[in-house]
Parts: sequence; structure tokens; C-alpha cells
Amino acid sequence: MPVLEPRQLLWPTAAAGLDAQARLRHLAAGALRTSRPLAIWREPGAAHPRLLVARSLEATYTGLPPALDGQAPAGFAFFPFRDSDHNPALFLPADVQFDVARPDAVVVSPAARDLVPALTAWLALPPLPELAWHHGGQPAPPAATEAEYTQLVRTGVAAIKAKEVVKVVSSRAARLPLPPGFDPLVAFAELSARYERAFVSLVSVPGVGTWLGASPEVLAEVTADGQFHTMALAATQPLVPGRLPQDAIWRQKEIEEQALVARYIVSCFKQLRLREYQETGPRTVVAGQLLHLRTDFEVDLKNVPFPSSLGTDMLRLLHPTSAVGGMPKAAALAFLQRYEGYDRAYYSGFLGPVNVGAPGVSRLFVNLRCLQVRTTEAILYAGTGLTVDSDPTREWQETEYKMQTVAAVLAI
Ligand SMILES: C=C(O[C@@H]1C=C(C(=O)O)C=C[C@H]1O)C(=O)O
Repeated sequence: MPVLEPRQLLWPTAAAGLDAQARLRHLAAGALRTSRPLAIWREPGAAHPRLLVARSLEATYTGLPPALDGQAPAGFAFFPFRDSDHNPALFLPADVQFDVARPDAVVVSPAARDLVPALTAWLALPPLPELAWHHGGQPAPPAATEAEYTQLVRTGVAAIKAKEVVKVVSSRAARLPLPPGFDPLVAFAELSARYERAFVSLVSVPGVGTWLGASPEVLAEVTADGQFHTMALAATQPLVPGRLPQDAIWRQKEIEEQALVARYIVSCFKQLRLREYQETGPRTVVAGQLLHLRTDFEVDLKNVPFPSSLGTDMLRLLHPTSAVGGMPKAAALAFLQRYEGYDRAYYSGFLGPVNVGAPGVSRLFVNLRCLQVRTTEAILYAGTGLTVDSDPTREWQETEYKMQTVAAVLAI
């Protein structure tokens, strides 16, 4: 059997007046109209976004976290914090791809070649004035009041004191009305402009909903030059205007909280009997209006005995990391299940491209600083790592700061 190659569709002359952004919008409109899942993302430091459309919702259901090796299928992973029927683990196959950096062509995978006639016709049609974004089937989660959240923090601190957990990351949801005429693609562009170093994403899946975010946290990356990368990102303080990030002073609580996350990553390497890794940090990094402590871990895949499976194995061990769940993992997750009082859905799950653009290159991020777009409101999510010294009011304030990262695009 001949190996089928992807098809390149060129934009027709009818689309000559559409610039690259308008083309991306037109393709997104087509995917939304035909009930197909789509992902749009801008990688940290990249000048342009990409779009990927899956041929059908059914084609996105997946049982396992994606394989991070060059032979694995190309697509966009969208994983919940906890896998469930309400929040399925998804992998959007790269059936239709568009790169704003190469605006002349749309690439269609062999699995989606049946779509070519309809897609060719769509490219020649005039753009729609409005896009109908997909909505989730689940009710909106309850929004915790300050009293409720500070009580959750107290319960978490008590669990730490009782040695049920060493660290737990409590979180909450908040609901804000969407401003009139809110346009997720415009908000995506605004987040991309505001947060150059973030992974900015807009994912819309029928029945699952529309999620927008600007994440500062790499979960697992395999780069073109054969490096595996992950990070321990934790501890938070606001960036004070006029002060340099490198002058930030961290309290003992924060240093310990971040060290736990770093130690967790090292324990994952140990489970895989990997000794050769480079550790850099912790150092202070900027994420929007916030500062965090970050340690980077790098593995040269040329120097490990199992280069093709390291990324895959690490991803499966890492998620959910102690930066979003806690330590020990099982006890922290059980605590959250019992006390958190709402469904995190895709918040603190992970997302990102696998083998898109180039085979063997994957970039998965923790889904933080995100919101869910609903018909008339946005659901915002944020959490804070608790330790024995946590102060409930400060933890509430920290979730407010974190929500500000994406709430900035809701300002009327
Ligand atoms: C849980 C979140 O962030 C995580 C928790 C942090 C903390 O506890 O200080 C900092 C960065 C992230 O790893 C969030 O943004 O919701």
C-alpha cells in the first residue's frame, strides 16, 4: 500500500483579501460550524499562532496520555486534571493544520482526506461575522466565597499538621460575566501580546467547552535537538512595579514548597533509573504580574538508554505534579476529592502539541491561568500550594492574583 501523504490545499483567489489572522479565523469558523474540535495555540516566544482541527469528536477520545516520540501520531493533547466521563482525556489528531507563519496553505492529513472537497469549498466562501464557540455540557462549578476558600485552606493546613499530606494544592473556581461582544479569538490575541513567555491556548470541543489560557508551566517537552525538559514551578508573589525579579526575597515556606516539587521530579527520574540530568535553579521567573520560583530539568536523550520512551514515561509519572496536586500524590488527590468541593475539569490538566510542525517535538504545559468560556460568563480557576505555615487570607489573595492573569481580557 502506498504511504499516504498529507494534502496541501492552497487558498483560492477568492480569499486573496484575507490576511493570515483572518484565514485562521475563517478556518476556526468552519470547524465550529461543522461541530469539529479545534485548538489554537501560540508557543512561548513564537511570533505566530497555529490552528489544528480534528476530523470528528469521536477521533479525539483517547485512553492514555500521548506518547512523546517521533513515531507517535501528531495532534494536540487536552487532558483534564482527573479523567472522567464528564471530562474525557482528549487528543485532537492533526487532521487540518494551519500555521499563521505559512498562510498560503492548509494541510490536511490522510485520515481526513474525505474533508477535502468541503474544505476546499469553504476556503472560497466569505468569512462569517460571528463564531459559534462550542459549549460544555456540564453545569458551571460553584464559585467559592472567601469564607469557603479560607476554610478549605485551614482544613488543608490541619491535614498537613496531622501528617496526612506533606503538601496539598487547594484551588477554587470563580464566575465572571463576559463583557458584551466578548470574542475568544480577540482575547487569545490579547493574551498572546501580553504574555510573550506563556503558552497561550484556545481549545474548543463540542460538549466539552471552550478553554482559554496563558500557562507559565512546562509539564513535559521534547525539543528538536533531542532534549527532554520539565520544570518545578511553585511559590508565588506579586511583581512589584519598579523592583527587579532577581531582587525578590522568598520566605522559608515558599522555598520549601518549591523544593518539594523539584524533589518530586527527581523521584520520577529515579523511578526510571535515570541519573544523567541537568538541574538549573531555583531562580525567580516572571509570569504575568507574578513571580515564581523555578527549577529546570534537562535530559539529553542521546545519553539515555531508552530515548524514545523517556518523554512518554515521564509524562505519565508527572501528571498531576505536586505543583497542582500535592505530596504524597495519592493522599493529596484524595484530600482534594473530599474537600475541594468542585470539579476542576481541565484546569490543572495539561495541554499542547505533539509532533505538530516537526516529528519528535512535543510541548505540553500545565493548564493554569485559564478560564472556561460559557454562554454569558467565564469560569476562572486558580490554586495555591499549602504548607504548614499557610495563611488563609494570603492564599485567597494569591488565587485572586492568579485569576487576574486571564481576567485581564474580561475587562469591559
Ligand atoms: C496552582 C496554580 O499554580 C501553581 C502553584 C503555584 C504556587 O503554589 O505558588 C505556583 C505556580 C504553579 O505551579 C495556579 O496557577 O492555579
